[in-house]
Amino acid sequence: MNTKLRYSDRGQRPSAPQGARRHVLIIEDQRSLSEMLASLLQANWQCPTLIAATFTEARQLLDTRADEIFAAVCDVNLPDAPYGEVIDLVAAQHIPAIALTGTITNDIRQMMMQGQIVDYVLKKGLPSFDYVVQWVGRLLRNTGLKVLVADDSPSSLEIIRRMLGMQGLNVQVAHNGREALAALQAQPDIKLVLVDYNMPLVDGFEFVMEARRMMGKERLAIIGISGEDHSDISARFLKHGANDFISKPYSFEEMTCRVNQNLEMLELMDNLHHLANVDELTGLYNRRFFFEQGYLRHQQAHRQGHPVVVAMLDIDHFKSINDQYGHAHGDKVIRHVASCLLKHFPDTLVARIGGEEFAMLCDQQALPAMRDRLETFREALPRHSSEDAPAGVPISISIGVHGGHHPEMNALLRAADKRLYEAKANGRNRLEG
Ligand SMILES: Nc1nc2c(ncn2[C@@H]2O[C@H](COP(=O)(O)OP(=O)(O)OP(=O)(O)O)[C@@H](O)[C@H]2O)c(=O)[nH]1
Repeated sequence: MNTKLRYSDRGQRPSAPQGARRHVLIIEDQRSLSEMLASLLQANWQCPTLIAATFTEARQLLDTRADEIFAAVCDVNLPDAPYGEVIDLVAAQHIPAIALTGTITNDIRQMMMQGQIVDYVLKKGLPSFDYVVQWVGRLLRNTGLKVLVADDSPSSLEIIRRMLGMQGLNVQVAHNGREALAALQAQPDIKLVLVDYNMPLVDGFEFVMEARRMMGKERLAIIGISGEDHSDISARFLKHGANDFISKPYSFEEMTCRVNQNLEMLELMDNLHHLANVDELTGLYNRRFFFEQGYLRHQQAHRQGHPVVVAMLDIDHFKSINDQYGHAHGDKVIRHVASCLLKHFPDTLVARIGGEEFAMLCDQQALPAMRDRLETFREALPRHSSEDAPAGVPISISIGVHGGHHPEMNALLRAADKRLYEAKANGRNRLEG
């Protein structure tokens, strides 16, 4: 498991994509509505907008600035184009569009069926604008997100691929369950799989069972699909480990809702995991995660006969740093040390376990090698740089380290803690162990 965490952006809101395609095009003849939507998009996602009040204005913008636009919100009834002509205009540029409409007609549904729009919204006050804002957030988060579609029917595969591709997702395809498993193995960053039941070589159920052995529900969402007329197929998909089920024939609306809902559930779980295990100040793992993950890693190393090294590190005279330079500067010092630790010990479980105290567990190296690395790190700390490096604040750390084949991680930690105490007592800015 990769225990390295950078300053994570999880839990934060998505914001406008960097690069050229970052604008949302709003095509709406009521100026007050387009301005309100523009300010909501700016406030929620820092999204810049381009506004057109007519079909003609929209065409001019698309002629000149289409490559700056990543999504569009379009009123289907414009004064100079009352029959949804603007939707064709936007679709021709392959820009995902959300249609704003006064009434839901078959024409609107047809546009969705044909993949010209990703969704439609009834123009009815603030809740509908909130829905649009959430959709734009979804499109932002979809950028580059990998989804796998497994179906032996080329036409079904193509329909779903086109639909999800339109929503900004990075769609991978597989023509049977075996190919799907191979894709999942080769690309563990796939977040969602849509899998048909009836496939050659490995069917949908077998795929789900095998995929679940590789990845839990916190990492991968699976939606089963079937056109079979058996009432128990959905239950069996769910019992095998799928998160959801869609029966054929399905509407694009239902498919879109389920895909979005499953992606949102994954994001929620990811945020919860982050909140529970990551220290907010530094982005390092927290005490809870260190003991939980450290225990598992220690157990595994012990079973395999590998030594485990643990180290306790503490910033010296940290109270004086706070007193002299202020609490905010103290925070910067903690972040700086954390960031240097991450950079220099990418193979090690590193956590902030208290105010200015860090713990490390390494199952890759024996004590002498780890001791040398820690000692080099300690000596070079004044010269290490990071974006939080506080200019002019002298920083030193004391380190206690211990390692070996002890059957209990806590015994190693107690010994390292004792060494840390000795390092402090022996003058600080030193390593004992
Ligand atoms: N800025 C900042 N200070 C913190 C944080 N958490 C704890 N502290 C402070 O860290 C200080 C730790 O002080 P002590 O435990 O006396 O340790 P020390 O001054 O580093 O002394 P030695 O460890 O003996 O070298 C306390 O003043 C805490 O208030 C934090 O998140 N940010």
